[in-house]
Amino acid sequence: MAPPVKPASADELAKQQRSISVAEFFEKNKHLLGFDSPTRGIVTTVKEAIDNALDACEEAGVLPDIYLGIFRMEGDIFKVVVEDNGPGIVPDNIPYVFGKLLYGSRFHQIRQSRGQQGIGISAAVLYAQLTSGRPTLVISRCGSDRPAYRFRIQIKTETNEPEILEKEETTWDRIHGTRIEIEFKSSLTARKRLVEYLRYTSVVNPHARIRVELDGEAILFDRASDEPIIPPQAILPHPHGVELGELKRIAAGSTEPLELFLVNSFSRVGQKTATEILGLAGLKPNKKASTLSPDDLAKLQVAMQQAKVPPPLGGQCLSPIGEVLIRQGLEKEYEFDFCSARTRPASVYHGHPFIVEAAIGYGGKLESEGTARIMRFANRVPLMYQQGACAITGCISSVNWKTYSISQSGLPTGPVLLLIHVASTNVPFTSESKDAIASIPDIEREVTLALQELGRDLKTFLSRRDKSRQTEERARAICAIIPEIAEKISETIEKPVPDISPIEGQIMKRLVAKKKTENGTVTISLQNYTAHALDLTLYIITSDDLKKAEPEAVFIEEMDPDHSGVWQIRLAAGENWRVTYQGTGNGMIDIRGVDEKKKVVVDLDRS
Ligand SMILES: Nc1ncnc2c1ncn2[C@@H]1O[C@H](COP(=O)(O)OP(=O)(O)OP(=O)(O)O)[C@@H](O)[C@H]1O
Repeated sequence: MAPPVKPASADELAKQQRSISVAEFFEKNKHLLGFDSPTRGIVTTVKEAIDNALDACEEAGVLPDIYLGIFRMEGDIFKVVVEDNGPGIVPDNIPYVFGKLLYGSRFHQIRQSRGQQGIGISAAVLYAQLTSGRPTLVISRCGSDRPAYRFRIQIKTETNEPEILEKEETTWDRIHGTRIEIEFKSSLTARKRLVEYLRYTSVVNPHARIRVELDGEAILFDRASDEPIIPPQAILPHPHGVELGELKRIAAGSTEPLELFLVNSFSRVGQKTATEILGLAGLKPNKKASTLSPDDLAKLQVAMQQAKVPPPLGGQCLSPIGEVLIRQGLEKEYEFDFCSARTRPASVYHGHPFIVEAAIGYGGKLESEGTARIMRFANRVPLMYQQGACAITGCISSVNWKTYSISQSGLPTGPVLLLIHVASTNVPFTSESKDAIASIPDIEREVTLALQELGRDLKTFLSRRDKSRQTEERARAICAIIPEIAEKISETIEKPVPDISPIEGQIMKRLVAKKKTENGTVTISLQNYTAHALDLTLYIITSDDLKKAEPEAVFIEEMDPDHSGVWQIRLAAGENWRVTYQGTGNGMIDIRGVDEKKKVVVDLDRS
């Protein structure tokens, strides 16, 4: 029998107490930051570095030109290289940015940005040294008049402080920007997801160009727009979003009397609102904010929540993508029969402004079987994991897609793509790994409304398409029997079978092109029976002399013994056009500018 375990005394326990550095904590709990496996580690590292590159370019107002290289080194060690053309990082800050967790420029600012916590890239550095034992290389330059610096850095986990293994001035052909090289143990099992992450990033950042070298394969995600993003501006906290601890900290740092303190420290608070808040709290306007007792602070915080304060202005601190660019971004990477996008008006949850954007793609090259492709984004960053735990997925499942003519099994099924983007000054993630959005009713309502609007758009498209398919089928059936009728009638009245192409063109709503030669005059006529204006190019290749054609060709090329003539024609719906020339009518004609299915070409000289 094992000897009984002696319980520890309070003194013995006291000896074991010690503080834990945040780096030690995350070294043990790396799954919280998205480094739960080597497969996922590579996706998270790339994501953190690219998000930072995009954020930095956005802050500097430059069009992002990003290079990503992923190289297999020896064994299962991989090297990730990310280089950007952002503003660079000043040399004094480089060790902290990469060698200290919870260090960053965005945590204290209220505005939309990809990074928030100041933990992402240093967590990747920590993961690298943990799995490969290798430090991270950083090169950065802040302008043409400044030298570039090269660092090798790792993190002292016991203290969460940077350890600089190498620092030197260096030459670099970029005028400004940052390059990092991180080596860690991984695999390329997640290759598909990695490419998907990059594709999704490119869709919601249509102003970015990302050049990729992925283990020997070159991929380019080019930009669809040359407009840099207007960087969102930081705003003051909104009274409805302030918690007691935060209020205590802000008040302690103020030298102003309460009324001025409220007006100057919070967004959307004017003198009238400040008076209302102070009235509700029962506090005097000239009392100094820094002298408030804990009781006064608690009353003030409650009054701030109760007072009617206009919602924060989302336009200034948020940067939605916009309907046109979402569609451009999607259509650059996917092919659809139909695509529609919506940007909802700015809204607020717990005092934090947010905007929901959504898009739907249907048909085209989307897979016709299985559940819809769902693309979730927060502040222009793709959310690649934990789809089932995300409030966005819950909203998609709760919409009744059948009312919009889409089959559904929880999620919609069929050739459907859904994109949802939540942009906020404070995206409520379910964890530090920023994979899923928490269930916040105000956000869920906006997502659902956006999806319903898109569902209605799709339904309109589908019913129009079905109607035009029906009309076309009917027209096709009629056209199929016209030649027979024409033949029968001509037999009865003993006349030659007439040219039925104009009737066919009229019924099928097509462009009818006819070529006919009579007494040495060739006539080519075009009749637009479609419902739209057409911009057409007519090519004639023949040995007949085209130089004297009426009207004149815009271009004639001699290709002995043939000539080719080109005519540019704009034909309004219902309009017709003709060209004539002398000759035998040999050769061929070709018409561009109209879908093959929408034209009937009849060469009467050959019939
Ligand atoms: N490529 C870069 N160019 C310029 N500055 C950068 C770059 N990468 C990081 N930084 C700076 O380093 C800081 C820390 O980056 P880090 O990735 O650790 O956190 P974050 O992006 O602020 O937040 P999160 O942890 O949510 O990703 C950033 O806030 C930014 O100021």
